[in-house]
Amino acid sequence: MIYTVTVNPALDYVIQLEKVNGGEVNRSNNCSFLAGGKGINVSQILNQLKIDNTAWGFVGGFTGKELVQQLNQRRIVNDFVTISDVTRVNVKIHAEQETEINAAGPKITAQEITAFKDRLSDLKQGDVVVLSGSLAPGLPRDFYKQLLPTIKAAGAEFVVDTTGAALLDTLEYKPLVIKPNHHELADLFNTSFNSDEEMLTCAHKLLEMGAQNVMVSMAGKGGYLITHDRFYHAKGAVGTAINSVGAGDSMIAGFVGTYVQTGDPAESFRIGMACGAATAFTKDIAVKSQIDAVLPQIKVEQIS
Ligand SMILES: Nc1ncnc2c1ncn2[C@@H]1O[C@H](COP(=O)(O)OP(=O)(O)OP(=O)(O)O)[C@@H](O)[C@H]1O
Ligand SMILES: O=P(O)(O)OC[C@@]1(O)O[C@H](CO)[C@@H](O)[C@@H]1O
Repeated sequence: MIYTVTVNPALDYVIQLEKVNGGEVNRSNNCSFLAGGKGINVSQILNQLKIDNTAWGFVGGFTGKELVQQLNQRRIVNDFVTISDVTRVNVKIHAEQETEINAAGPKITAQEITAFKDRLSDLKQGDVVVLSGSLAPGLPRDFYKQLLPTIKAAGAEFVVDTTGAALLDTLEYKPLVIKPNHHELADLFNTSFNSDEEMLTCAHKLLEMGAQNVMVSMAGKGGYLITHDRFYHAKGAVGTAINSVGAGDSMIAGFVGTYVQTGDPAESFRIGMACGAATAFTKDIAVKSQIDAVLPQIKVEQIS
């Protein structure tokens, strides 16, 4: 079983309009509330790929109710801890550019944290826990790291999709895969890249620090997969980017979902790339037919 963890989910309020004029009243007749948060997006793709998964995390208030209702409508199995504060709304403006305003999120109490940690007793050998996204206020900075001894003791694997020190802190526990985009990778090493070689040197360092596999995503420019003995590249699919929100989450879902079925990192990377592109080419998180449509375009090349 794959468990996705979204400790700070959101209703994504997606607003489409041609242009935003700063300092003026702008109007849109194309707005929607979509269940969001990185782990929830991973669950949405896993469901499309028909891979069993359960969404864990914290939800509360009227927004939390709407979020759970949307997940239930989409038949996404979920078992959230209900909190007394209110799940956040993140604003995603799609105009000439994509602009995102992500709220800090609700306050989580010590009692709610304990209730969440109790969920981990369900874990069994072979399960995978996908830990994704920002930490809600009240959670300790090393919250993900705190969960890892229990996850590993159960014989489960984990994937972590976060940035900076919170990501680096988890590497000693050997995540199955991590997926920084090329900007996040540069930030991790406080540098900037003048070539793909420089980027790959940093990706290798993450393997040495403990990651089992590293994917580096570069939006429309494709991505790399670096494993301990192989190195792969795939060009980006060609299409019209409509909404990149959730493309990275979709890539992780495609990788993890395929990996649990095949154990093949290159094939998992191929499906991950297709899921990412399919989501970038649609307004919401991609559905199966959209993933299938993109898949023939993704060619994974083994470099070494
Ligand atoms: N414009 C695009 N055209 C084709 N594929 C894309 C595009 N944008 C994203 N993708 C696909 O999705 C993957 C992940 O995208 P990206 O590198 O933007 O990740 P990210 O920065 O984590 O995304 P986000 O935070 O927006 O979810 C890419 O490797 C690629 O396969
Ligand atoms: O604030 P975080 O947790 O870093 O990111 C949250 C978020 O931007 O991530 C998803 C896209 O990846 C969205 O559905 C959601 O609004």
